[in-house]
Amino acid sequence: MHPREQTIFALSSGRPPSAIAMVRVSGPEAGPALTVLAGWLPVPRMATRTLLRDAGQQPIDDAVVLWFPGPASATGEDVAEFHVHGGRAVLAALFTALSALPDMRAAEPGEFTRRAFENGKLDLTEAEGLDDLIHADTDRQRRQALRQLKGLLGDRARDWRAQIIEASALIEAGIDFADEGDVPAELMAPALLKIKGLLAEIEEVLAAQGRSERLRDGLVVAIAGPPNVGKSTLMNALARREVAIVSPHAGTTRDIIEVQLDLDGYPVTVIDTAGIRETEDPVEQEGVRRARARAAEADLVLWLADAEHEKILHQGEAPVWLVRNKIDLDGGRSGATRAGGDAGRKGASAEFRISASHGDGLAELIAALVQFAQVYFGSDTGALIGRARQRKLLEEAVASLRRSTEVIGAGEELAAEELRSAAHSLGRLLGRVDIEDILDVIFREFCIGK
Ligand SMILES: Nc1nc2c(c(=O)[nH]1)N(C=O)[C@@H](CNc1ccc(C(=O)N[C@@H](CCC(=O)O)C(=O)O)cc1)CN2
Ligand SMILES: Nc1nc2c(ncn2[C@@H]2O[C@H](COP(=O)(O)OP(=O)(O)OP(=O)(O)O)[C@@H](O)[C@H]2O)c(=O)[nH]1
Ligand SMILES: [Mg+2]
Repeated sequence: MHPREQTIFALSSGRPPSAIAMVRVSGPEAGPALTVLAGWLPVPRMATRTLLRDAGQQPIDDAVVLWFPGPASATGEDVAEFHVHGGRAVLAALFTALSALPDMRAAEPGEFTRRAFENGKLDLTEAEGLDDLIHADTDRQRRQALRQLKGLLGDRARDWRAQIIEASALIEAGIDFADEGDVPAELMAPALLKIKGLLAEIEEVLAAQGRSERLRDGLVVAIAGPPNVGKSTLMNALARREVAIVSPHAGTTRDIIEVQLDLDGYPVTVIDTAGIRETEDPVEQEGVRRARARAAEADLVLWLADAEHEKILHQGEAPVWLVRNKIDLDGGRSGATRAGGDAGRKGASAEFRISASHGDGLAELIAALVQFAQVYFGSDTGALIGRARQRKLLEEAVASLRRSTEVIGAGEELAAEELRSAAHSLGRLLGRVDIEDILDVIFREFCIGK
């Protein structure tokens, strides 16, 4: 039997042991499996308590089961769910019993979702949203993923695609009407109007969202600067725990230390690096090399300095904020204020004064980081684009549509060809054309049991 027709099962809940675990079964053998293990087929979509038994009638567990006959199920196939106690031996016994049944095998990662997609329950943007929702760590990630799962981008793309096909029909009609030679311009006017309207709509979606697809990875903020200025102390203060070793010795941090922060719902990875200086110690040299490399790749660099070290020794694309630490030590000049004025002069786009160990100025720094994230990711109220793949295909569609408006005067066939190409891009966005290669890439990254 072809693997696609086999019935699949997997643990759909978290890593055992857990209080309760959920094993999902999808495919034609789901009903027979439930009948064998539970003794009977429960009422559809009603949680039912039952004692599960294996083929030798030995009890497996006291469970709750659910029966979703297809096509009204999450995958569109017959689905059975076993909600059991989440012990490893319980799960092992259940898997053994399931594996013993004919045409039954363990699911590949993302295979339930893939089946839901293949049965028309989800389009590709919705499937991507589902995967993003499972991996969402922060509230803004969750909200963005849920918008995708609810089909907000998919619905727009379907509408755009339909309009492109209408515009093509108008052009084709013009071509037929004019039978030979050029199509009169007035016949092309309605098509052109439609295409221009579409272009404006898609461009608005592309422009309005900042880099919303980057919300999946989060913002990378590197703390860099000379040794002993308090980089690790700042890292610990931001993380609110002792992730990095702090000591009065210059050259304490050698490896790169990372923490994931949730700053007002924005995912932010903060990295603490080795203090940058000339050194003879080969281990520290390697630390400095790594520190420079990571700072160069960051989205934002906090260049930490104290009264002695102010010069910024950093090169990269990302903005650099000068953060003066240990203001508790510099007597008269103390006070945690943000002085943007003279920052540009030193190669920094903003300047802060903090005491990482006492906490002064940290609230201002964090507020500025949140604001930076807000600008970086764009307003999240309507962000429709969740992945780079989606942005790229929308950009391709825009480029084709724009070319179609340019060539429409020169030749209707050329315009029609560009419209086909735009529709093709949107079809790929939705997973309607040349899907096999995309599907393999996308679903491979899913969790098992999803
Ligand atoms: N126990 C359990 N909880 C779960 C899921 C699940 O599969 N099982 N889900 C798994 O993703 C999510 C909920 N999503 C679901 C999506 C569709 C259907 C479903 O049965 N759809 C049918 C019927 C529609 C209806 O009556 O609302 C359909 O689409 O035809 C069920 C759950 C999260 N929680
Ligand atoms: N007074 C004062 N001391 C601080 C402050 N921040 C850090 N320190 C002290 O400065 C010393 C160095 O701090 P670290 O956080 O280890 O400095 P670092 O920049 O990570 O140093 P390296 O890892 O060696 O590059 C420690 O003794 C800290 O307690 C501050 O705001 N005020
Ligand atoms: Mg350090």
